[in-house]
Amino acid sequence: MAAYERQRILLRFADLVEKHNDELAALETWDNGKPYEQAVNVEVPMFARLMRYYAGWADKIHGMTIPADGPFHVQTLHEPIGVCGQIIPWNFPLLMYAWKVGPALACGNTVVIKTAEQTPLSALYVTRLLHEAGLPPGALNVISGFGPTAGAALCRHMDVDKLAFTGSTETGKLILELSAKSNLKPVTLELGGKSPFIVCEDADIDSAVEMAHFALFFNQGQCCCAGSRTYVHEKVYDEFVEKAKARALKRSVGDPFKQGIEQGPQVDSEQFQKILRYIRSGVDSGATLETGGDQFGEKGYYIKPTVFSNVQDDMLIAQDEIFGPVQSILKYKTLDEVIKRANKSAYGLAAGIFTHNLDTANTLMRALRVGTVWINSFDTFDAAIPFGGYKQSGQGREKGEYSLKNYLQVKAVVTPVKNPAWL
Ligand SMILES: NC(=O)c1ccc[n+]([C@@H]2O[C@H](COP(=O)([O-])OP(=O)(O)OC[C@H]3O[C@@H](n4cnc5c(N)ncnc54)[C@H](O)[C@@H]3O)[C@@H](O)[C@H]2O)c1
Repeated sequence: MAAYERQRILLRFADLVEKHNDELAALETWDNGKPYEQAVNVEVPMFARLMRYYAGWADKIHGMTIPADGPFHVQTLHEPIGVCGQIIPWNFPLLMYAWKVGPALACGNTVVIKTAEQTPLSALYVTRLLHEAGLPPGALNVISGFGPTAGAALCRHMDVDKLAFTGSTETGKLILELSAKSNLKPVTLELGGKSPFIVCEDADIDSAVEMAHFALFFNQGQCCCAGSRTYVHEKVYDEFVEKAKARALKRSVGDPFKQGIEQGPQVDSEQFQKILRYIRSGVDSGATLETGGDQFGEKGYYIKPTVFSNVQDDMLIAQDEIFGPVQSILKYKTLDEVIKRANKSAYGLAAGIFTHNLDTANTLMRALRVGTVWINSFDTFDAAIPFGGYKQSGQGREKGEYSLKNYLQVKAVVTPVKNPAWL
C-alpha cells in the first residue's frame, strides 16, 4: 500500500476514535478501574493524537543515497520488517496499543497484537474502528489470550518477524529467550522501573509535594515510570513528609465513574494482594507508616493512599516495583550521594528532578542512568518524545522518530556506475 494511503487510514482512524471518545473511555474504566475522567479527558484524546503523529510520518520514511568510494551508486531502502508481534499490558491498554500499532502501520508492517488478559475490551473496539477507517482485513489482528499460551506462541512463531513487549522485566527476559530459541526476531522491550524523584534543598516544596504525589499515585500507582523512590534533601525533609502525608490524605478514592475521583481500584486481586504484602514488608522492615496502609472501604480492590517515610535503600519497598499507591520517602544529604543511590538500581526508566538551580539540574540530568528525566515536571508524554529504559528497564525507544527504527529494515543497494561524472 502506498504511504499516502496508510497515512489517510491513520488520519481517518484518529477521527473515528475522537467520535467514539466516550465509549472507549468507558471500556477502559470498566476493564482497568482507572478514573473515567482520566480516560475520557487524557488517554483517549492522546490516542487520537498519537495516530495523527504517526500518520504524519507515513509518507516521510525514506532511505539515503551514500557517496561510497569508487564508481558505485549506493542507496538504502527503508523497508517494513514484516509481521510484528506485539504484547501489551493492562495499565494503559489503549495507549500501549497506540505506541505499538501506530509506528508499525505507519512503516508499512502488519501486526498481531495480544492484549493483557485483564483488559481485552478497548483494543477490540478500537480495532473495529481501524477497519472502518479502511485498514484491509488481515493487516492487524487482535488476540485476547493469556501470556504463557497465546503470548508465548507469538514469541516463538517462526513467521513473526519482530516483537515488541511492554510489561514486567521478568516476562521481558522470557520473551528474549523465546525469540533467541526460535528465529532470532528483533525485540523491543519496555519493562519495569523504580524511578527516583529527587527533591533538592532549593525546590519549591509545595509544587514538589504535588508533583511527587502525582508521579507516584497517578493511575493507582500502576505506571512503569512511577516516581517510586522520593529522595528529599535533609533540609526540607520534615516539611516535605508532613505535606506529602496531608496530600495523600486528601486524595479522593472511590467509584472511578464518579466525578472528582482521583483513584479507583487496583486492576485485580493479584495486584491488590501483592501491594498489601509490600505494605506489610515496609512496616516490618522499620519504615514509618505516615498514612494509609490497608484496604480502602470493605468492597473492591481499593487501597488507601499510603506514604512511608524513613525508608532505607535496602528495604524491599525501595527496591521492588510495587505498582500501587505506596509512596516511599528517603532522606539524602549531598548531590553525589543521591546520584549514587538513585543509580543503584537494576532499573533505569525515568527520574524526576526538583530544583531551580541550573547547575544542579545539569549535573543530575547527565549523571542519572535513565531513559527520561523530567525537570520540575513528571509524566509529560507527548507523541514526539521518545520513551524507554536503560539497564533492566528495557531495550529500544517508543514514540517519536526513534520508534520508527523498531519497525524498519535497512537494505543497502549497490549499483556500479559506468561513467561516473564525479571520477
Ligand atoms: N512496564 C509496564 O508498563 C508494566 C505493565 C504491567 C505490569 N508491569 C509489572 O509487571 C508486574 C506483573 O504484572 P503482569 O503479570 O500483568 O505483567 P506481565 O509482564 O506478566 O504481563 C504483561 C503482558 O505479557 C503477557 N505475558 C505474560 N507472560 C508471558 C509469556 N510467558 N510469554 C509472552 N507473553 C506473556 C501478558 O499476557 C500481558 O499481555 C506488575 O506488578 C508490574 O510490576 C509493568
